[in-house]
Amino acid sequence: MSRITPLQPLNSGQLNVRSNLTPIKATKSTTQPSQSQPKKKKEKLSALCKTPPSIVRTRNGRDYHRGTFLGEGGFARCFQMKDSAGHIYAAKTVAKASIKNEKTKTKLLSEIKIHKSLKHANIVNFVDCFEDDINVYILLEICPNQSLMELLKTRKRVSEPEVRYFMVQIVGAIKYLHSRRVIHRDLKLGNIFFDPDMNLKIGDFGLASVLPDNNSKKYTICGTPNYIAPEVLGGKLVGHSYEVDIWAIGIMMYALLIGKPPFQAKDVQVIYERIKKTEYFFPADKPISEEAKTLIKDLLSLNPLNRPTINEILSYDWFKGPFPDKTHEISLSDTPRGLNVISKAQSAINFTNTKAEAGIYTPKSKDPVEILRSDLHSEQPRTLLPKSLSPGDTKNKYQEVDPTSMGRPRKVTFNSKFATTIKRLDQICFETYQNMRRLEYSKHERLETVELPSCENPCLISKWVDYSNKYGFSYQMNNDDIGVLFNDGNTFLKLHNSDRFLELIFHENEGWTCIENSVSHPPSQAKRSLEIVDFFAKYMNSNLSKVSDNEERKETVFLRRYTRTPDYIMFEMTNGNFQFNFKDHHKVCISKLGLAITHISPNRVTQTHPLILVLKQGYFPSSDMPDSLEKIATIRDAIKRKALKE
Ligand SMILES: Nc1ncnc2c1ncn2[C@@H]1O[C@H](COP(=O)(O)OP(=O)(O)OP(=O)(O)O)[C@@H](O)[C@H]1O
Repeated sequence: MSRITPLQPLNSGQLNVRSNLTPIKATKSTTQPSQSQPKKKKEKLSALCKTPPSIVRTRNGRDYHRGTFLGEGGFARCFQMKDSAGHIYAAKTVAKASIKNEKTKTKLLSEIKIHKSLKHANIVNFVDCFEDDINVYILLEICPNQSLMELLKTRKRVSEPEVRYFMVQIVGAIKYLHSRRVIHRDLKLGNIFFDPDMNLKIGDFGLASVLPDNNSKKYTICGTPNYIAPEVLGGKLVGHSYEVDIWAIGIMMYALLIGKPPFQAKDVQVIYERIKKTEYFFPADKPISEEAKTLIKDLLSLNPLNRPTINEILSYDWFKGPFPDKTHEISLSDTPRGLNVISKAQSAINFTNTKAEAGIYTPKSKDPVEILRSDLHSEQPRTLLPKSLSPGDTKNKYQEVDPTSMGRPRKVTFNSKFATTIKRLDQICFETYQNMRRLEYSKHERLETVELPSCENPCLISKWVDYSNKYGFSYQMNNDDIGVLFNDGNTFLKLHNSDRFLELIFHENEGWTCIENSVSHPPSQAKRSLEIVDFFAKYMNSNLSKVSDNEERKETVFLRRYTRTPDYIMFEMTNGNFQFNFKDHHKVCISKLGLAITHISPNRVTQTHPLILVLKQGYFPSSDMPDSLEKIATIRDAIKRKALKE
């Protein structure tokens, strides 16, 4: 987290001592980082953070058991936290006493908002956020193997193959951030952590900022002395953008290969003078390859426009050198053996795999829409594509599918702008089940004594394609919005008759965060997913028949979860409705938390009635749904199972 701290001189000879690396942030009195230093050392705000109680209870009634102390920054202390299922997280703990003024509060909220909106293999995953009387807790994926800073302290220098691997993971994460117009602004070895599998994860979004558009600049002077880019030191008039993160990548690469940051000096003013003149050298007693030097020189270009863009970095020749398959745990203490003898062919494979894992899409590979098209038309038996929603042959359509085996999270809650309207999924299932049960018991009572809901036709899924063995589950609503529930749990929803699409990012415990963007100017990271959404849209329009007729969009609804059984497919929607498409081509939707029922006949006639009415009569008024009561019982039991399983 950012904080307002007078600049401190660096401890002699020590690399990355935390107190010396406190990020700077301009205040009214320190708009230039070159002002004189106060003599008295200011206490770190993290010192205000008291050890949390042994059990922290959240507003949602979740209990977390506090574990050991993990580390301390300038603003926060970090503790282990265990949930009731035994999962261990890191809780970044910020004392409320340290966020008394509005500016600090706004900054903490901004850190939370930005971090929460991110999900990438090389970014520390944001899990939850809650508070008690004394602290605010940001629950994060735990990174038990410390950071690159500790690794370098132990190792003194790191080999080129290892650094190559680190760089690909870091570049993958920064590419993702920049595509979302996020600048990190505090990239340093101490903010890049190792997860349990030794993958790098970027953390600490305390100084991060979102640019309103790609041409705008930021003017606040902030960063950590050794890593700060020259244009930031140029003062408030110059402004800075994504290139400050590229500069920091250059500093980290140099530091890992040589052993200390390039502009390191005892006096912070000397560091700034050196940065402004890019005054650094490659020591002869610490030789590194010419290819590494070329990349570092370019990354540390004085003019930000001369630095490679995030997309250009991995094309440098240096990446053609020996490339390991992963970071092994031994790296934390020693140089692994055999790195320099990895063959050229194996290195190329490892490089490609690592890029793919870091989410880097290589333009040389086949166009994603092409891949999808050829997949869709292949003869693979796993391709579960119904020709229509009412196909003659339902052999493949109604296969048993266990959503957990597809990597989709089972527990889903909702947050962000939907928080007020959307309840936890298990809660909705429970209330709907209870209402259906209650109505069954009261079906012999006089109709006047029973509460009757209003009966407008609900929003329905009118077409769907299950391609979860590869990408996800795609569907079209009867308001013509198109959604894809990707296998990672995130959803893209393209709104009909609009230039907007919603990216709904899933976080365990926390639910979804909604990011709205324009289809004509999507962030580059979203382009591939949008192409897939478009392809599905085209496929559904040309191949599938509709379940129901079009409706105007009255509300934004999307699919939270689906379940396929041999007899039906069940859709659980964000407005709390349940849609069941039965094998006999009749569809039923339960809405109003179980009070209303809709029948969609195979020829698309749609009728909604109070459930009590159907239960009383034993059949659907003026429609020919076979086995109405059996279908209702099947639905009730399916919803009950969901309520109990959650
Ligand atoms: N996900 C994590 N897993 C394990 N330990 C962590 C994690 N995140 C942070 N830590 C530990 O907590 C310390 C403080 O966290 P962090 O750097 O995010 O706080 P900060 O006060 O914002 O720091 P800074 O002064 O660097 O801005 C880290 O140095 C590290 O030791």
